[in-house]
Amino acid sequence: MKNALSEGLDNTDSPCPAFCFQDVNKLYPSRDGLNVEALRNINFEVSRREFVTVVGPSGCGKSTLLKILAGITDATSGRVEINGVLQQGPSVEIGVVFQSPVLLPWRNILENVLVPAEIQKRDKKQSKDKAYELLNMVGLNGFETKYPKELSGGMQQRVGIARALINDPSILLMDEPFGALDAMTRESMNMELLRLKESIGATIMLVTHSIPEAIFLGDRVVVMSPRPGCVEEIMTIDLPEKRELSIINSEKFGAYDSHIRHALNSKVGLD
Ligand SMILES: Nc1ncnc2c1ncn2[C@@H]1O[C@H](COP(=O)(O)OP(=O)(O)OP(=O)(O)O)[C@@H](O)[C@H]1O
Repeated sequence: MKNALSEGLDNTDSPCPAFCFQDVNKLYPSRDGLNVEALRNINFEVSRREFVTVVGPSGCGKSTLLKILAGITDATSGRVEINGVLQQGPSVEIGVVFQSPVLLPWRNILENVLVPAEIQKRDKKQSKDKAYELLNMVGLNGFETKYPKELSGGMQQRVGIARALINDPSILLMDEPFGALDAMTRESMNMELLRLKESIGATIMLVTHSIPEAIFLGDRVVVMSPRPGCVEEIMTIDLPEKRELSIINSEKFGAYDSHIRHALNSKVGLD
């Protein structure tokens, strides 16, 4: 269903995927000549409005993958397309949420959310209305004039999500967004994120260390091998679209969990 927030994002009729990686490799050069091969031969595509999660061992290149897509770092070789167009740097099509929201302490919550709109020189009144709407959507109605230090970690992360959405990106990238939160807050943030996804209609790629989180949120889970990170497997999660937390206790969820754990452990030699 379309609403004010999904206006402009709804390009589901377009035949091209939201984004795709084609033969992407990433080598970090090093002064001592020992280059780090972070990613090798990455090939996959993600459909519009899909929610894809990425899991893999520490250092396998998950953040690098996300940074390449966001245009924060370049691939050494290969091609990345966003909405059918060659990616050549940061794009307003993409909003990014990092593990730490890094809010500006001297700006109130509303002003923090507005930062990317100011950078893009968007219409002030429209952006402000949008910021109120987004803050309402992430459950921070009434906190607009508070300052970051007055908010809990979970609330600050919600501000980070609202800020990432202020310019109407069609793609939302999230790098361990809830990794620093306690288990209960993390669960409620997962539920909120699924609700939010319905309202904004964006394509989402989320990197996580948590296998249950990856399964709970994802339409598909990209499982990566240890460095150099390759796509080991892409698993379609056939669970009801409307997910409740209780689904975690289902047999099917458990089967997905053990399958991914097995795939990861066999690669790092724990099996
Ligand atoms: N700017 C950089 N310069 C050199 N090496 C880097 C740089 N950024 C990342 N690396 C290396 O590239 C590899 C992949 O790093 P990346 O952060 O993408 O992995 P990750 O899977 O996200 O790790 P984690 O799960 O621990 O956050 C690691 O070996 C890391 O040390």
